[in-house]
Amino acid sequence: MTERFTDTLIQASEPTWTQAVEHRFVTELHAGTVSDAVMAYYLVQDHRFLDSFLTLLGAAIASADTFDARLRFGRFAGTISGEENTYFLRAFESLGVTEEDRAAIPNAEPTTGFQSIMKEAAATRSYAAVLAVLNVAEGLYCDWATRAPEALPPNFVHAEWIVLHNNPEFREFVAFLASELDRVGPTAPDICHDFFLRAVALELDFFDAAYEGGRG
Ligand SMILES: Cc1ncc(C[n+]2csc(CCO)c2C)c(N)n1
Repeated sequence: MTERFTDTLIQASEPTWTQAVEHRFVTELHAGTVSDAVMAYYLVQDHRFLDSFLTLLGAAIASADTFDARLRFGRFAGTISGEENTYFLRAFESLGVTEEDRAAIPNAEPTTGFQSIMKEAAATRSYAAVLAVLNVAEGLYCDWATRAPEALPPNFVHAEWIVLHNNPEFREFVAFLASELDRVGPTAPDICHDFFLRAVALELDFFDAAYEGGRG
């Protein structure tokens, strides 16, 4: 059997992919031992990630080559604009992060890097390029969340962050993204490799940054 295109990209991104899904942040999240300072800093940065991620989903809606794909991206955009945003707001409240705190924290370098690569992918107007970045952002999170032990940590801030990335609907969406990239990626393999590998490196840097910025 020939190998799926998305799997060849994951393999090309090693060892960075595995370093990201086995990162200290992931093992501590699974154990429920991420410090409040690290979790707060990570979520402040990630809330900004969500903003540019929606731009990329808009590009997916615009560049998709089938009506079915456009409908799925549209539904997904609706879901994450609702429930995922409320998770962040409840988590900030629980961690004592105020709007003033959030405004005073500058972007970590990987946050700015993600904002740039998502804008760059959207600007290509290439469905394949957009899919390459989406497959990293979704697939890598699905991968680490699927490795979580069955018993969830007691703190909802940790537990819900795992469940958001490890539930049947999300896994189904990740499978859809991979099948789309398998279908259209081989028509533009170089651009896919380029965006995919840069996005995987940013994911690893993003986890590292939580410990650099969230000290104390
Ligand atoms: C740095 C970083 N990379 C990927 C994700 C995962 N992610 C971002 S938006 C989205 C869709 C809604 O869940 C998902 C899965 C993240 N949160 N932060």
